[in-house]
Amino acid sequence: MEVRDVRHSYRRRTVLRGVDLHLRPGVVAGIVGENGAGKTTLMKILAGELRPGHGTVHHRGRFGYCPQRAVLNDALTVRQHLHFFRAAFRLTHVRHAEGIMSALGLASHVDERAGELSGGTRQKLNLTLALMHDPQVLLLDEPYQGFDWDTYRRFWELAARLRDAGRSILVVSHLAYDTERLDELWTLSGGLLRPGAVDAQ
Ligand SMILES: Nc1ncnc2c1ncn2[C@@H]1O[C@H](COP(=O)(O)OP(=O)(O)OP(=O)(O)O)[C@@H](O)[C@H]1O
Repeated sequence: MEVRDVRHSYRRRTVLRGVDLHLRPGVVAGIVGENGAGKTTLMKILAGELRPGHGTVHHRGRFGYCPQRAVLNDALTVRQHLHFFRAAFRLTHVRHAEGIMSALGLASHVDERAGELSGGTRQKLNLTLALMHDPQVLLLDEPYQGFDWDTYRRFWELAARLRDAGRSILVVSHLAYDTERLDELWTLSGGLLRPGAVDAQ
């Protein structure tokens, strides 16, 4: 993924002032920044959900996006979500999704309705849906919100496996812990991306 000189303002409030980013295959990268730094704005632009005021975003191949808030239908079960997204992604089966569900500990909830799931379990489903078409580039906005410790560890093991298989993962968080799990770390501050965890701790 190649991001060049992305700028964005909401009315008179300038949030991004010229963001550049090159995400190589087989890398887990993190972007940290304070509340309101513009992380979600940047993710929405990278995902194509928001058009930037200026700049370009290029990516090749399949693309996955896990937004901060789970976009689920409360009336549908976990299994029904899988089949809905299988059709949307034009997949022939959900075997890959089933593997992710076991890795995250979601498989036992397959017949429960999304509206009855706990917050952390909803987030596991959110992540499974973003991953089930095996994207080459995966954007995750605060992906481990609500995860218990075991799930949090499983999440990072899954991220490492995907990275080793050549996928690129970009994780956005307001916390800079666990930076040793990242191959690259950037801080969004003052509307610009800078290498390292400058003032995010
Ligand atoms: N739709 C919008 N209209 C106007 N201002 C907005 C809009 N969305 C975000 N903002 C403002 O843009 C700035 C950046 O917001 P954004 O949600 O991108 O930050 P963030 O780094 O993701 O924050 P957090 O860590 O709290 O999630 C904030 O000052 C916010 O108030």
